[in-house]
Amino acid sequence: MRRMTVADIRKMKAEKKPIAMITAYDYSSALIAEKAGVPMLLVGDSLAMVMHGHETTLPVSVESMILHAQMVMRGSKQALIVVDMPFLSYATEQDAVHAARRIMQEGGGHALKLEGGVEVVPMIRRLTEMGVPVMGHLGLTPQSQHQIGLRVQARDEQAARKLVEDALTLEKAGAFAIVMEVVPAELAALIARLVSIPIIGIGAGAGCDGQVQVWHDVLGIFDGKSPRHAKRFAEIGEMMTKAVAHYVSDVENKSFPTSAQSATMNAEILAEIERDYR
Ligand SMILES: Nc1nc(=O)c2c([nH]1)NC[C@@H]1CN(c3ccc(C(=O)N[C@@H](CCC(=O)O)C(=O)O)cc3)CN21
Ligand SMILES: CC(C)C(=O)C(=O)O
Ligand SMILES: [Mg+2]
Repeated sequence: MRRMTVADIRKMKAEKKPIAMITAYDYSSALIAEKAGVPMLLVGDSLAMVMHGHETTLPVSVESMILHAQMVMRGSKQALIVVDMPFLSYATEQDAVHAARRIMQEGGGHALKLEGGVEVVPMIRRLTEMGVPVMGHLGLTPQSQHQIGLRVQARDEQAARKLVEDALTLEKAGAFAIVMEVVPAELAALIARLVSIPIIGIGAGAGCDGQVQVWHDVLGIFDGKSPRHAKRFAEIGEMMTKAVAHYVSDVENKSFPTSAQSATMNAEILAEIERDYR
């Protein structure tokens, strides 16, 4: 099967086919996502948190996004790979072009995602004009978390109207799709009806054209509680802990390794060597 394109993703909305997107940060998870048939992967800046152990997404560098994009690209043949632009890497048009050049040329992603509404229109327009497919990201934009918090966005009339306007403006600026994060389901559904580009929701209800989730949330790999918008489709973290603990106890009680994991040699040669050291 050939590689998915932005046109294929847009066609899925036209044909009312729900779009399943998930984050991927490395080679082996990209391989799994491919086997599972994911059409669109996100190398999300959430990797700052779930892969690098930071408290927020803000510390991630262009360099890190390139490195993880490279890993995902090596494991992927079919999916469209979208890469998040780091916090402040698209503050001006010039910054955006510079960061985009590095992420696309060195990292090899197919499209970029950046957070914000009307404020980021000049950057979206410029990148789109230069041939870069751009995905928007509205609602709970974690790169602004120190201003807006990590809570439901666009609940009051003024904020809801701004969200609708932002979505229409991003579509006009050339965005090929928009991530809609943690906003009321009814509002996300309305926006999905008002724009012709796919609205990919996370905590934004079933009326979106697709969904995106963080890899670790879907697989149940982390400490403590998952965000409200996440559903654990498995408890892989628990399985991993059990497997590693089993390994530790088998080493400690000498039940691993066995002959199955070991090589052998001619006993006479070994005896001769041992004799030389006596
Ligand atoms: N593991 C993980 N999953 C994510 O979805 C995710 C990340 N990390 N890191 C980057 C951003 C940050 N996101 C987040 C993080 C936390 C909440 C959160 O704490 N939400 C509240 C509910 C919000 C509300 O209903 O007001 C919660 O209790 O889960 C939301 C989005 C989404 N992204
Ligand atoms: C949660 C998704 C949409 C994201 O931006 C990320 O993983 O960084
Ligand atoms: Mg992100």
